[in-house]
Amino acid sequence: MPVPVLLVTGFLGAGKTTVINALLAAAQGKRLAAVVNDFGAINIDAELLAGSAEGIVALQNGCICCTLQGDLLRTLSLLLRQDPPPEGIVIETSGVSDPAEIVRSLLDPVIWREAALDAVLCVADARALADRPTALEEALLLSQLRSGDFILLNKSDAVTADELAAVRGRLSALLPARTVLETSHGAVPRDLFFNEEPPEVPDRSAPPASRFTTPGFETLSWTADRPLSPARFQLVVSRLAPLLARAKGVLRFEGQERPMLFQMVGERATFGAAPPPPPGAAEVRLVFIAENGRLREDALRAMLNGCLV
Ligand SMILES: Nc1nc2c(ncn2[C@@H]2O[C@H](COP(=O)(O)OP(=O)(O)OP(=O)(O)O)[C@@H](O)[C@H]2O)c(=O)[nH]1
Repeated sequence: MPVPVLLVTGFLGAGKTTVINALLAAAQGKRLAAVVNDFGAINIDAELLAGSAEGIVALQNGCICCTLQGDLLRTLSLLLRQDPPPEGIVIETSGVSDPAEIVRSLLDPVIWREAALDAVLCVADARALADRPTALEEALLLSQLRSGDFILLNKSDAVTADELAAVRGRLSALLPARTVLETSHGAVPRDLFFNEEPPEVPDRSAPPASRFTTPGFETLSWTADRPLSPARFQLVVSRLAPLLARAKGVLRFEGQERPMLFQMVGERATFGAAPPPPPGAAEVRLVFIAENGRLREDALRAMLNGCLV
């Protein structure tokens, strides 16, 4: 299985390092490695993170968005060859970099086989956006926000409830399909990141096991014992994507022997080889995670049932 990669982007001072520290602190024994990138001779971000992860690698030669992608790729390769290898890798981009190019590099199939981009998290500074709403018109910030599968509206402690609602409203109007998570001091919902276990839906009669406990989010599970039409499933997934935070599971398409592991984050859906199903498990087992109230269970089930052949 490839090692999941979380790319953390966001404007200067938004709280990226704070987020990564919070993730590392909540790793619960999982071996997470962090790759940080700083402008300037002193790697302040690496120092701030030192001691909290198994492997912290600082890229010292400037901004990874452009000329240094080779450096980033070499660093990933080094991390993956550690013994034991990390179970997750967090990459912090520089606040002045456009992550779109890095995302493109990470989607290269050769890299994907070993280090698969799991999600892009864009950290936004609620205080700064409340003070300067026009920042949302700036190309770099917009590109960072657009690259994010999730937008983490950080520093919510530093704004009033009205200011927070206004910033959230502007973000939702600009990027309606994005999941916006409000937080302070970089606390991220752990369930949404580095939780790459296939969903537990042990058998059809039992209620779906929900280990997902993030407040404000709900899960819906669906199982079936028939293969799916790839074309119809693709259509359903593209309609569901704007409503979902994540979807994952195991499925089998018509005409294929082997089950596939399906993951969707933001608008990016990926397929990989699935482990053999546990005894008694349904052939198709999918779990959908969305903000409360976004999904209509009966409509979702009807759409998915319509994909069965
Ligand atoms: N009040 C408040 N301050 C925060 C919060 N999160 C981070 N900070 C502070 O904001 C400052 C910047 O945080 P960093 O985590 O270094 O931000 P960054 O995005 O990594 O910054 P650069 O690497 O310079 O781009 C630090 O002083 C943090 O302590 C928060 O939720 N609330």
